[in-house]
Amino acid sequence: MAKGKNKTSEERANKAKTSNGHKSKQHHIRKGRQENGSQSQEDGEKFPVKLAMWDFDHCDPKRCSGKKLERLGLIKNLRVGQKFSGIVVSPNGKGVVCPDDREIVETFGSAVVECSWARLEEVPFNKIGGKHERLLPYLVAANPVNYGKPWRLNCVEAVAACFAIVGHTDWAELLLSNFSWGLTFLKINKELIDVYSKCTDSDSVESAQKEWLVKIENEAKERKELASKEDVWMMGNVNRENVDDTKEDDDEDDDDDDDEEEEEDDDDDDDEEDVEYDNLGNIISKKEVKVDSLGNLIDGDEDESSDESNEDESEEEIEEELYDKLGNLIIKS
Ligand SMILES: C[S@@+](CC[C@H](N)C(=O)[O-])C[C@H]1O[C@@H](n2cnc3c(N)ncnc32)[C@H](O)[C@@H]1O
Repeated sequence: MAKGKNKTSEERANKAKTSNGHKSKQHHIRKGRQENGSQSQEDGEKFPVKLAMWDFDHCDPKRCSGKKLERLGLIKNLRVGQKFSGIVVSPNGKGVVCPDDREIVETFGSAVVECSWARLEEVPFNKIGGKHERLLPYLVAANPVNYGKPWRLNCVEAVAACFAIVGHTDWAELLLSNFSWGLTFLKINKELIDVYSKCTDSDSVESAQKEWLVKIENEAKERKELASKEDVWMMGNVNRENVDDTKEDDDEDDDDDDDEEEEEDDDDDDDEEDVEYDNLGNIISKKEVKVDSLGNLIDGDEDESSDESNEDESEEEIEEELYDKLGNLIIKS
C-alpha cells in the first residue's frame, strides 16, 4: 500500500506537528524521508516493534536524536492526550525498566518523551504516558551533548537501553547504529547492562543498581587515595614524609600547603635566616660582605667609622711594605 494512502488530510497535516500541536521545527522531515526512500514506522516495515515519542520541540533539530529517528521513519509522533500501551521510558516513571517488561515491549513497543532536561516542568506528564511508565536504572550517556553523565540519556539511548535490559540488544544495536557515537553507548555500559538483563523485576534491577553504585563509589575512593600517594612521588620531595614526622604540630592542613610550611619553618629558624641560594644552589650569605680595593675581606659587622679606620690602617701597612727591584723588602727607617 502506498505511503499515507489511508490518511485523512487532517492526519497528514498533524504529522508535521509536535505534541503541543505546534508546527514542528523540523521543516526538513519530509525531505529526509524522501531522501531515505523509507516507509514510515506506522507501515510496520522499518523496525520490529512500535517506537513512539511525544515531541515538545524543545531541542535543536540538528542535535535531537528523537527527530533523527523521525527523519529516518523509525519513530511515530504522539499527541498530548494520547496514551501509549507499551513501556514508556520517562522521567515521570515510577519503577525501573526490568527484564520482566520484555513481553510488554515485544507486544506494544516503547515510547519516550522528547523534551529538554532543563524544561521538564513544562511537560504535561498527566496528559501523556501510559500504564507502564518506567525510569531507567543507572547507565551512562555516550551522546555528545551529555557524554559521561549518568541517567541523562537522550531518546535513542533511552529506548535502546530499554531494549537491551529486556534482552533485545539486537534491537538496541539496530537503533544506535544510526548514530556515529551510538554503539559506544552499549560498549561503555556493557557490564552493567549484562547485570540488569539477568535480573527479573523492577526491585531486583534497583538492588543491582544500588550494589553497582556502592562498588563504583569504593573504586573512586581507592583511586583518590592512590592518586594522592602518587602525588607525593610526583612532587619529587622524598623527604617530605620524614619532615612531617619530625614536626610537633599535627595540624592536618599542613599537608595542603608545603610552601607555607617551609616559610613558617624559616621564620622559626634563626640560623637559616641568613642563608640564600643562587640559581646554581650555591649559598649566598645575606650578611653584607665587603671587600677592600685589594680584595681583602672587611668584617661587615663593624660600623662605617671603623671600616674607614681599617682602610686607613691597611693603606698604612702597604705604604710601609715597599720592595726594591729585586723584590727585597725596603724597611723604612
Ligand atoms: C529529556 S529527553 C532529551 C532528548 C534529547 N534532546 C535527544 O536528543 O534525544 C530524553 C528522554 O529520554 C528518556 N530518558 C532518558 N534518560 C532517562 C532516565 N534515566 N529515566 C527515564 N527516562 C529517561 C525520557 O523519555 C526523556 O524524556
